[in-house]
Amino acid sequence: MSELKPVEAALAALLEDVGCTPAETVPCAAAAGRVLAEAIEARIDVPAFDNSAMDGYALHHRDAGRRLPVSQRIAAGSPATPLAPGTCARIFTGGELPPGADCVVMQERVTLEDDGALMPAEVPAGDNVRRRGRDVTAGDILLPAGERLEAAALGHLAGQGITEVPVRRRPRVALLSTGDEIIDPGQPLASGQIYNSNRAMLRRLLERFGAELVRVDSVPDDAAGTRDTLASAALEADLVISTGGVSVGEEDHVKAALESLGQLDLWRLAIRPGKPLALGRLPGREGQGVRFVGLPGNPVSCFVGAWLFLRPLLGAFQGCPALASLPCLSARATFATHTGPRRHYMRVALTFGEDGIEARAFRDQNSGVLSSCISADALAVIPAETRVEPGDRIDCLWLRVD
Ligand SMILES: Nc1nc2c(c(=O)[nH]1)N[C@H]1C(S)=C(S)[C@@H](COP(=O)(O)OP(=O)(O)OC[C@H]3O[C@@H](n4cnc5c(N)ncnc54)[C@H](O)[C@@H]3O)O[C@H]1N2
Ligand code: MOO
Repeated sequence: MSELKPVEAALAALLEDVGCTPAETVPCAAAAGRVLAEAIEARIDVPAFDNSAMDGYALHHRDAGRRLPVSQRIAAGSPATPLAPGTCARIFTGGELPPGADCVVMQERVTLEDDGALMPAEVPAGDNVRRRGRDVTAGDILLPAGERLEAAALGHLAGQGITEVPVRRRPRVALLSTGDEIIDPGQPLASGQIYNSNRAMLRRLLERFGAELVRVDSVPDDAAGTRDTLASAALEADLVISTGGVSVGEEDHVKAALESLGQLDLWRLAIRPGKPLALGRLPGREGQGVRFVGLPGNPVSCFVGAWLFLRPLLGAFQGCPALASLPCLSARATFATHTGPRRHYMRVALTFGEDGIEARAFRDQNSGVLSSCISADALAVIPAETRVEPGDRIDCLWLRVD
């Protein structure tokens, strides 16, 4: 029996010389979730001009405490003219500060009289003024390469008037299911058969990690069929993923197919669930080594394997550091457990209370029990050969991320 490898060795083998996918230009309106291929430089200052943060009156601070005639009205979007000395301007939030004014008083602090507006006794220069370039200065790096475009970043691009961006092409993924017992939902179920839950689950996770599924297929449980399907999938994908068929049974053909077509980099990890995971390479269209990840068939092994391995791998394809690792929170266990030779990734729900974070483990941690993943906030990492008692601190990998 081959030695079980640590997770760190698997990640190193998986990420070794992974290149980024080519860059492509897409409209910003279609760029949500995409990863920038280049840094974006700011073209304009934001704000582009000094403007008012309040509805009120613009003045020069030396005129504080005086009654000032209102010499102009500046709504947001209309240009300001220079402020006549000794006057004030009616101004609205976002309105351009007129040259000659250096502060704004909110209207609640101003008394309007027949012959002008009475200003408070003291108004500091700069009060309620949003300075040009306060948010962004032209020429600065607006967003770095590798940024995954989420709401604020998309808003920031729009704030520059930018309409299209260079992003990494989505990594192309072939998702293969092994197992003659696996049936697509919608088909009648015969005795001994089960529905394909891994495909639906992984499809969603892969999309969240930025992949484009170019092929979704089933692999027959025989050596030749497995070989043919893996070989053809590698011609159209950057990454081939299979589920099931990587253990030691006579019907487990994936590892042998991988060895005969390409290379097996690593097999069998010291983790629970997910022990028989297989990593390797298949010949691609130009003979290149197309990454292969063979996940075990048990649904929880697929779920955990996707978070631990597919997410960082897809992050590397997209040059996206945010996908490289999961945030790790320290929590107090509410349960007792102990591990053997494999590190255990337990599905836990976290509660954030006044006394800190508590991790509650789902009762049934078997790798076939997918319901344990539904409300799992995190994977608690219990090292090998470790005993945990209630109240002990444990590391939890946070899953409520993009
Ligand atoms: N003698 C040994 N037997 C097993 C070992 C071992 O070390 N020695 N390891 C066990 C562990 S741990 C795991 S994990 C499984 C993984 O085996 P495979 O990757 O070969 O997976 P399969 O046998 O094909 O399937 C396992 C299980 O999952 C169900 N399955 C498969 N695909 C799907 C799918 N798409 N949707 C839902 N469920 C799926 C399948 O029906 C099996 O019940 O091996 C142990 N055995
Ligand atoms: O490694 Mo398996 O996923 O424990 O059942």
